[in-house]
Amino acid sequence: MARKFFVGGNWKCNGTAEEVKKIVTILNEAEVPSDDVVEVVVSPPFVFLPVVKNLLRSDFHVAAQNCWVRKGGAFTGEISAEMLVNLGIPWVILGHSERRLILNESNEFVADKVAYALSQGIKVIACVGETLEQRESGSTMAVVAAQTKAIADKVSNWVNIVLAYEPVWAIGTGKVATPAQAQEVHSELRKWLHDNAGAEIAASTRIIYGGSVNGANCKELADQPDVDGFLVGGASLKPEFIDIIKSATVKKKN
Ligand SMILES: O=C[C@H](O)COP(=O)(O)O
Repeated sequence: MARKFFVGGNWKCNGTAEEVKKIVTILNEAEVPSDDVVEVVVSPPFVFLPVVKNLLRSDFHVAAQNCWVRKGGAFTGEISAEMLVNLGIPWVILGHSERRLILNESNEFVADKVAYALSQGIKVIACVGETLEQRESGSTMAVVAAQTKAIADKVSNWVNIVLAYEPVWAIGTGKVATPAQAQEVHSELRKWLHDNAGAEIAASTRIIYGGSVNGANCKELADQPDVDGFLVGGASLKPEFIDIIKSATVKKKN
């Protein structure tokens, strides 16, 4: 099954109402490959989701950056999956390393969130990735496999999941993984899915790369057979995000 190239823009905790509108204008005016070739999803902070959803071109979609682990209620400060559904937000990013590491979200908690969001009909960009210390100690695959296993233990249907491999040492550091490093982990993750979730899930699940992707390095990364797109942080706030979207055509040629 062909895996459609996927480019996500994670705006993280950035932007004013004015800046957000400017970014949307740039996106709306950009000439990019059609949505048959690339799926584009941008993820503004919660407070800007409605305005971005309303102003954004119809071939691009929006994602929340998080949601609560189960049905809403007395959970001050949280946003429920039901609220996202109510606003027509189709995607959510879950398990980003900034939430795992700064807010202590465990593998199990992330997996519960993934399962709950999916149960409400929201598609999930599920993030996994190792720290520098873990990479240097040779435990990269053990770490990402454990993060993926926690999800696989709770979810059997992967149709609405995009798996984002984001090495923590590459996020916001300018130290992008080499194409070979990204390909190595992506292909091992696909093998893990094959052996533990089934051949069909392994063949059809998109595994995207995140960590210092920019307009200059995206094509070489996109050329790797198991890199099915990107989750972009800093560069998704800049016009070069358009070049990253266009790197989908590298894949199309293969
Ligand atoms: O979700 C996106 C990743 O954290 C990558 O961020 P970055 O492109 O700024 O390194």
